[in-house]
Amino acid sequence: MGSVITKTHTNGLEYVDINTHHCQARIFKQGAQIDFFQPQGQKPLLWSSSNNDYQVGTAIRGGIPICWPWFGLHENASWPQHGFARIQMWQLSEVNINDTEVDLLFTLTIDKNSQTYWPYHTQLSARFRLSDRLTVSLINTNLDSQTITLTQALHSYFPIGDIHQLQASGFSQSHYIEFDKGPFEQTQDRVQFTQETDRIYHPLGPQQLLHTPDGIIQITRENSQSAILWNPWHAKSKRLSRFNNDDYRSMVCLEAANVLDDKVTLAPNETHTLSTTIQWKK
Ligand SMILES: O=P(O)(O)OC[C@H]1O[C@H](O)[C@H](O)[C@@H](O)[C@@H]1O
Repeated sequence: MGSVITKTHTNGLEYVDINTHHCQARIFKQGAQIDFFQPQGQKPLLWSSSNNDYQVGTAIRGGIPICWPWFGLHENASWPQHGFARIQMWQLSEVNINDTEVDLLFTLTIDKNSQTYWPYHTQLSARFRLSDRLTVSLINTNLDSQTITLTQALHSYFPIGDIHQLQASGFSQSHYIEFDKGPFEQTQDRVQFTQETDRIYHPLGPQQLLHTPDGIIQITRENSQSAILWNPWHAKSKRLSRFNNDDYRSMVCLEAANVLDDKVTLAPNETHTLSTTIQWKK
């Protein structure tokens, strides 16, 4: 059936190495961050920078960072961008493996320091279902006695060959905000890239496609009406951590999100599950 083995990176970070007849994958316990996923006989479906140092306490540039419990900059500018979950250690709490898939559950215990940012009693888990496709689900349950509100994203990085050739489709009838301006109407179904792109689409339909030289990557979202489409282009690339100057050429982010009016509000005992599924389109 395959193997699921916990290993330690030379720089000290623990990760789970998954090897089955359907796929190979690697998930770091820090951030519950998957940074490699390759269905057998097909190309990898996630992009990751060769500039990563995999140091404890720094976010990995690539794969699917989990942005929680806020996406982007916090109104308190000294708080970490995209929340704290991506730099916290998660626990691997369930492993199920059968002939058709591997199913892993990670949970986050919010430590004392992070309680400064998030003093609410919340259960947060990330479920990974891996076969010839990957489904990642971020499951929030409000165990507090008061209503909680959060924003979040599965900040997925995709390998797209050449950003100048890339076409992304599935954007018709949407609107977007970019660099705090808008909303602008998305008039065409396809998006092409000629400059820095950093758009929050809302509302956005549940499926988009990335047309790459290696095939079409299909991305679907559940319980998400919003998504971020991002490429930093060359000037911003030079300012990003763990990112080579020309990395922008070979990646794009399309991030399953709950942001803007699509933020998550949970009454006591309510649960919300944000999911994204990625695969090579057949
Ligand atoms: O460098 P990071 O904190 O990982 O953020 C990387 C990027 O994330 C999102 O896509 C934002 O929309 C971008 O504005 C930001 O630059």
